[in-house]
Amino acid sequence: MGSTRLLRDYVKANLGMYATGVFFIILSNVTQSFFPLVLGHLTDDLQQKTATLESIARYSLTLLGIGVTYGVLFGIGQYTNARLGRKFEYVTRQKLFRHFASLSEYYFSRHGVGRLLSYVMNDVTAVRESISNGVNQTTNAIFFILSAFVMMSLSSIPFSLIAGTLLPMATIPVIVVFLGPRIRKRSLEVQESLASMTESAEEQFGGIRVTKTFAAEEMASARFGASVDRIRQNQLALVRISSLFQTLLPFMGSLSMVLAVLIGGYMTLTKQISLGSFVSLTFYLRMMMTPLQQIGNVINMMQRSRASLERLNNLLAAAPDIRERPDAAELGPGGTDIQIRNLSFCYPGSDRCALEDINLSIKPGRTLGIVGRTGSGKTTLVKLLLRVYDPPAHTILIGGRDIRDVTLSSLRSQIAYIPQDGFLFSTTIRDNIAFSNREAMEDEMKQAARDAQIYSSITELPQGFDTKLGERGITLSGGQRQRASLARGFMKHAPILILDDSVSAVDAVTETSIVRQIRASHKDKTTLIIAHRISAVKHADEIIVLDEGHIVGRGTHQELLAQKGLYASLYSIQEEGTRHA
Ligand SMILES: Nc1ncnc2c1ncn2[C@@H]1O[C@H](COP(=O)(O)OP(=O)(O)OP(=O)(O)O)[C@@H](O)[C@H]1O
Repeated sequence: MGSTRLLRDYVKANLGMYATGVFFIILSNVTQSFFPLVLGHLTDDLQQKTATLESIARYSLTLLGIGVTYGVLFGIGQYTNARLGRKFEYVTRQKLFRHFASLSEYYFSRHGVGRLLSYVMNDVTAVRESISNGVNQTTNAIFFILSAFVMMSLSSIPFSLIAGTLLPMATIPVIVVFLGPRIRKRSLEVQESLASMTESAEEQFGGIRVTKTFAAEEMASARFGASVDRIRQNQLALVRISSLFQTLLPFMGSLSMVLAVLIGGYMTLTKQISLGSFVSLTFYLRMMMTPLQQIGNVINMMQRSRASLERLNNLLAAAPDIRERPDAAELGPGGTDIQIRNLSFCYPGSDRCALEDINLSIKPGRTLGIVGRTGSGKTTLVKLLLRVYDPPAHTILIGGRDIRDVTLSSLRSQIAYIPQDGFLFSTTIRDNIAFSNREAMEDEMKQAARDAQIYSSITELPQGFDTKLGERGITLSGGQRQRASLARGFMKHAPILILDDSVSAVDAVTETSIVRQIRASHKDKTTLIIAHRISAVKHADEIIVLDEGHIVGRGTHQELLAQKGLYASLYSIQEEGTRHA
């Protein structure tokens, strides 16, 4: 994808508004270019003593008129372009967010979240600056210089004098071509180091509890300091080259001025041009200095934003790993039996398979328990069911359909997945529980909270269900978080319910009540319960035991105990632990 694609599409979509902004800025410049001309005429009148009080007043009013008209026209143009810039920021951030939402977990595990955040913040802002300020200043500078050039040519200033004095300025494109790519390269380095810093900050803040409990603040701040230092070095490198660039352009302008004074002064003395022409010429050159400075800034800014634009375009070009087939069908709420056939799966880049040759059949309304040591592949199995990662073709079927042939939304709407970490959003408990259905009735939400055994804990809080959680609210305990996330899962009323070690942080008594509740109120649902504690699965219709990606045992609780395999030994260790507790 070309580095300008995002911008090109945006400009195309807003061409009318762009043209309006640019048009007003051009008009303002044409207006302003009359200023030195009027001043030149006044000088000539004064020198030839033809000026009267009345004509001086007229000249003053004309200059005032030029000033006011310029201000109004430029203001409108600047405002229009600034609006376009802000709109770009808004549209692009939304676009990025939608794109992020379509990317897989694998993508996020490869790119740090902090880094992606930096793209959304720093890079979008860098491009926005070039859209509003960049367009304003470029149009302003180019058109002022052009108008001034045309006005000078139309005036009585000899063309050879104009051409001679403008010669140093003609080197500007050469300087731009030479230094521009270097500025862009260094800008890219700055943006990269900013992204690393955001990533590091995100990680440090996320892990602040670990840092504090290990009294490792020194080490953490040294690590963070290193990423800040990298930014400083990269920024200094950028500042050096940008400063050189920004000084070279006005310097060329000053050289033009020196030539104008030398040659123009001589021609005025020898009466080849009038004093008015000399004043106009020097005034025009003086007025070109600011646009020249602006061009320097703008090109700097443009190079920086091109680097950002490149990163944004690359980001938007990243294709989601999990894609729907063009002819993907809807998975209906009907048949929810799950068939897993000869399923083997290795994570991308991993040489060891997380699952090997898994065969399973779960009939609708039945409960499957999955136990196994840590790292045995339990969560992987669920991730494949949800297509967080794509399983090989024809290995997982729901309701007789290969899950790769159905739309992602219809698949995921059939499954209520309750992960172990019990992640809650920084909003009210109500919004967290009613996440899948904000319109849900109060009673329905309260029932979900009761089923998850969290109701009384919530009502004891001063603001009950309206209690805010997260950074600016209260923090629930690990077990409370798990139960709130369980209530959120119940609220989905999906025909397949998956608990991924979702009650590991609650005490044994609460766990038993939750499991009993699930058996009673989810009788008609297909349920998968992953657990380390055998007490959470022992009532399941079937239990499978995973070990190093293989099913090493299956049957009911009693059957597995009789097999005296891994399950029986896990059970006896846990029973032993309970007795000693
Ligand atoms: N995103 C990933 N990329 C590469 N390997 C992974 C990834 N996620 C898990 N694994 C590996 O796959 C194997 C199975 O992991 P999985 O999370 O399924 O285990 P688990 O049985 O759920 O463990 P636990 O009980 O600790 O949650 C492990 O060896 C793990 O290191």
